[in-house]
Amino acid sequence: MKKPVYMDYAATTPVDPAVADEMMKYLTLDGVFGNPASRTHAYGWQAEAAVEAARKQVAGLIHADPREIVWTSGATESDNLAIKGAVAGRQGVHIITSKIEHKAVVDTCKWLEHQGTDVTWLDPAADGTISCEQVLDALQENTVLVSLMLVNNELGTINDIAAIGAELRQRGVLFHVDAAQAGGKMAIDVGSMPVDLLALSGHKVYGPKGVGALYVRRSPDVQIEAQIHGGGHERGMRSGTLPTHQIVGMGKAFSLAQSGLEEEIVKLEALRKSFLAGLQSLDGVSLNGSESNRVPGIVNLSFDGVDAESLMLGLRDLAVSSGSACASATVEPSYVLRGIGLSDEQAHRALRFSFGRFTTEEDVAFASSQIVDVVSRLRAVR
Ligand SMILES: Cc1ncc(COP(=O)(O)O)c(C=O)c1O
Ligand code: FES
Repeated sequence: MKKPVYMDYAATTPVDPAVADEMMKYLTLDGVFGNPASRTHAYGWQAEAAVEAARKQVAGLIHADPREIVWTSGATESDNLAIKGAVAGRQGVHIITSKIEHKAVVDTCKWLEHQGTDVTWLDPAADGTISCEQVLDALQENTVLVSLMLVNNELGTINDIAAIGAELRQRGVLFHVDAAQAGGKMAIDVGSMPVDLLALSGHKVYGPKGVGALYVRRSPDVQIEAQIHGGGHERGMRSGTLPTHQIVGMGKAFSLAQSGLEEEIVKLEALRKSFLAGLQSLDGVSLNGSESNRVPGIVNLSFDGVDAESLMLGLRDLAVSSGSACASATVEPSYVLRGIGLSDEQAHRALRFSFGRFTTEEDVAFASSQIVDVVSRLRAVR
């Protein structure tokens, strides 16, 4: 069976072959398999050195100090650690987030809400962005944390995190940013972006699944409570034996992302243009999210008169999704699209196309011609 063309890079990316090669060296007896926490022999020291080299690589992509990187199992855990860790043990506090965050943030904040934390859920603008003014208007005396995403996973829209962060810094309110969809897709510099906590994922950046990181700022020093207790790894912030091969993979992936960033952005922008140009013969297509504040690899489109389920069935030769991978099992319309003001009907007509490092011009040309065919056919039989 011929595999469909992969157009779901926002759900996950294939591991870069150079990353897979590197990871293989950290598994078997003839490689570096030791426990990085073993202090008494060379097996441990070598593994620790590999983990620290990877920490530098991940820090490098966001211009952080390696000591500010805490390894986790993925952005979901990083979000949980950041948000619960900032609120833990504090009664009567208030936090702010938005209605179109990833479930890792939404459900963590809902859980805190059930525990008695006061939560403000901001409504984004129609283009999917949250404004500085909105955040400032929502601040209260007891606000301890704001959590917003840098790039939205369904829309590709970028928030002005630097501006919001600058205001929050002045007011001494902690700022957590989910950057899972931003890593490797845009420049991120925690030097000019005043955030306190920032979540990253390995598998969105051509690294392996099941590994991520949380950036925790050292200056000014940010204190969060551990959410997983045990051997005191990661300076007590996240216990558990470090998965050396996963970490090495994420490190390699992030260093590739850093060295190839500009080139990759240019390439993806060109692919996006070709893709949209290929759809020009169709009318009744609208772009969801921001026109200008966006990463190039995620394109969310609504097709008038065509529901996404039927369209996806027709697009058997393309691997796409109607939003986030986690939500694909449910037939509920996307809460993100509802959150930016689309009706249920409009939200049911949307598909997300996301491309990346291994997508070719042929792939996007094929994709757009398939879409034109299937949409025209579905509209003709209405
Ligand atoms: C914005 C965003 N946050 C968090 C996550 C979760 O990341 P992970 O799969 O590493 O737990 C994802 C990916 O699904 C995402 O897109
Ligand atoms: S894959 Fe991104 S929402 Fe789950």
